[in-house]
This record gives sequence, C-alpha cells and structure tokens, in this order.
Amino acid sequence: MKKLLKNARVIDPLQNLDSKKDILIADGRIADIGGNIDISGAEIIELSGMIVTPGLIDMHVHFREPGYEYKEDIESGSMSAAAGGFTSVACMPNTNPPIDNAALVEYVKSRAASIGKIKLLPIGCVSKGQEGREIAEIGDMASCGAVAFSDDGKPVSDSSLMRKAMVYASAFDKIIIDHCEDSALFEGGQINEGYISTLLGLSGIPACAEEIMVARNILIAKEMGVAVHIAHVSTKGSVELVRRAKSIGVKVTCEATPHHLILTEDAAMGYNTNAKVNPPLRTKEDTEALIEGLKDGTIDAIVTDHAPHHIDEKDVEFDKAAFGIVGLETSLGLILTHVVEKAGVNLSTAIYKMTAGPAAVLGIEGGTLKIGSAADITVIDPNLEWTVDKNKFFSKGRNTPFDGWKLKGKAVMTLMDGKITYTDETMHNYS
Ligand SMILES: NC(=O)N[C@@H](CC(=O)O)C(=O)O
Ligand SMILES: [Zn+2]
Ligand SMILES: [Zn+2]
Repeated sequence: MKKLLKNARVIDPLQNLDSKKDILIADGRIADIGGNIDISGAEIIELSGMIVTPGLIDMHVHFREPGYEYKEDIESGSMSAAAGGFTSVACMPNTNPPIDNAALVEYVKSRAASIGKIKLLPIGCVSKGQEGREIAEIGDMASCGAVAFSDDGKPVSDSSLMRKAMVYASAFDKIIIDHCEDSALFEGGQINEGYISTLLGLSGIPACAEEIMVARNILIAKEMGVAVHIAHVSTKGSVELVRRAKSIGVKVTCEATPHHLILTEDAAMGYNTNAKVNPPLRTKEDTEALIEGLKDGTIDAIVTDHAPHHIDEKDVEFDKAAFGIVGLETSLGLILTHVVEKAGVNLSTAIYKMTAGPAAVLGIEGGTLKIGSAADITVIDPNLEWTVDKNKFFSKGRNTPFDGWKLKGKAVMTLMDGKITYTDETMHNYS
C-alpha cells in the first residue's frame, strides 16, 4: 500500500530542503517528493503543521542484550527508540558476553529484525571480552554487519592496541569509537572535579582525564592517516582539540549528548544519582563550548548514550550507583526546546546532527529523504507541549534527570521502511 504524507514542512539538511512538500512512499521507499502530489489509491496522512525529517539516527545506545535484560532488552529498547522518533540505532557492545565475535553480531541483528521496530546497527568490541589486551575479530564482525568498533563503557587504554585497531578497522572502512578516559586520573571518580565535588565530598573526575585520551587518539589518527571517533565529548578542551585537529585535516569526528549539552554538575546536588553519568556533567563553560561545537561543525552527531539501569542500581549511595542516563525518549524534545529554541542552534543543523551527521560518520546509508532512499521518516509536532514522565517510558530504564521537565516538540509518528513503528496518542487517527 502506498502512503502519501501531505502538507508537512519537510526538512532534509542533506538536500538543503526546508519547505512544504508531499512525500509519496511506495514499497518501503521514497517514491516521490514534491509540491503537490496527487495520486489515487494511496493512504493519505495529513500532516499540516508538522515537520517531517529523515528518520532519526542515534549512533550510541546501550540495549543491554544479551546479559542484562533486566535493565533493557532489544524489544524494550526498540520501542523506546521508535517512540523517540528514531529509525536506526547503533548499539554498544558492553553486554554480557560482550559483542566481540561475528555470531553475537548476528544474534543482536536477528533479534532486532524479528521485532521489526528499528534498524539495529551493531558495534563490535575493539578487544576480546573488552579486556583491553587482545584485538577482537574486527574483520569477521565487519563482514557480518558491525558498523564500528568500541570498548565503550571503558577506554582503550593501551595506545599500541588502539593504534593497531584503528589501522585494522580502516582496512574495512570502519571506525573505532573511543570512550576517552585516562584510567589513573579517573580512579574512583564520581562527578566532575570542581566546586560541587568538593561541596558534596565526592571524588572528582578532572577534565584532563578525558582530554588526554582525546589528544592521544588524534595523534594516532594523524600519524597513521586513519579515522577515529570520540564518544560523548563533555569538556571545552575536548571540543578545542577536535576543532584544531579537523582544521589540519585529521580524520577525527565526535559526538555530544543532550545531557552534556544542557546540564551542568549542579544536577548532582542533593546526591541525585540520576545525574551520575560517565563522562560526568561538567560546567556552564563546557556546555557553552559544546553548543559552539555544534554550531561550527566540530561536533558531528548528537547521540543519547542511552544507558538504562535498574532502579536498584541507582537507588543507592552515590558512590555505589551505576553511571548512566536513559535518553531515547527525551532526546528530540530536549534538543528542540533547549538546544534549538534556547541556545540558538539552527533547526536544520540540529536535525542534521541527528540524521545525516551520524550516517556520514559511520559511512552508512540513510539520513536523507532523497527519492529512492528507504522511507525512514520522523514526523515531529513542533508545537506539542509535554512533560517528561519517566513512568511512561517504553524503556525499562527510569534513570533520567529530566523527569518532570516541560518540553516543546515531540516525535508523533515514526516510519521505518514505510511502515509505522510508532504513533503518538495525539495522532490516534493513524496506526
Ligand atoms: N555513559 C554511562 O554513564 N554509562 C554507559 C557506559 C558508557 O557510555 O561509557 C553504560 O553502559 O551504562
Ligand atoms: Zn562511554
Ligand atoms: Zn555509552
């Protein structure tokens, strides 16, 4: 059955498009896009007042399957993603066992395919068992569909292993994504090292714990002429390092999360474990530098680093609580309200960082509504005012510091390959 999306404001940064258009979907693909498409026999979805964008892509999530299904599984994660407007997510391999071989890559892919709500792009481990000693079977995993490699949750501390992995992955046109953290400087840290950590008597994580590893990765990428991607940048210094490296042609890319763009270390006041995340929330100077990095192109992608945990892992003393924030169902609303409206990032730029930006970093298809592309589409109601209610999440995780926040703008319909994977209650006419 053909579908005709009528009268939406269509934003497709890759085509430099921002105007009222109709979109015709046939056989799961974009069949036509134009001023006023008239065709008989298509299901018409009237979208006046709505924004239509390419399906959102999140290149950094944790779905916890296999091994930690009590935190999240591929089904609950997929539903959460679709509800947040996402059509593709790249899943980190810090599961149990870690995704360090082709069979496990196949497993998560087939689980997601059987659920059919999301395109799951598996990220394989850099090192066997994420132990940081021996390089994992990167080639095998790449040929089975791993889109990138990372030991996320942990850094790749051994610089020689990192250098080998970056060069090896480049032979398959794949990148290494590094969680940048100097283990000795991080040691026992709980929140950003600064005023609040002193006030709360919590062990601090200095900015240089991140920046040293960002610099190291840039130096390796430069020397070997290969690419590297920096996960969740949180400091002004990291943004500056990446900006300078890009300006001299180093193949470095990076990403930032809504929580690092919007919140500061103050969120941990009152020992709020829902604001405990790694890397930690930093200072106003850092959030401003991250916003600047989005505006000037230093930051390539907005990611959630969706990191669900069980209530029992958060409802404990601060230093015993797990690091992580769930993000799939709040990301778009937070970005529209606080990064576009408040901080003045251009809407099309923000959409780019959530679609074509990450697609370019990973070298995958998607992130555009060009004719012939898969009909992965997000419908946004830019005027819908709503309140974050963690108890309504599709995710099993409730660990958000944004509960109760009032936001404006929300994904109200998500389509993957032309099939509706999510409809908001405000769009009950469609299913
Ligand atoms: N970000 C986090 O605080 N936690 C992540 C790990 C990670 O992204 O490093 C997790 O897996 O829980
Ligand atoms: Zn990480
Ligand atoms: Zn992560």
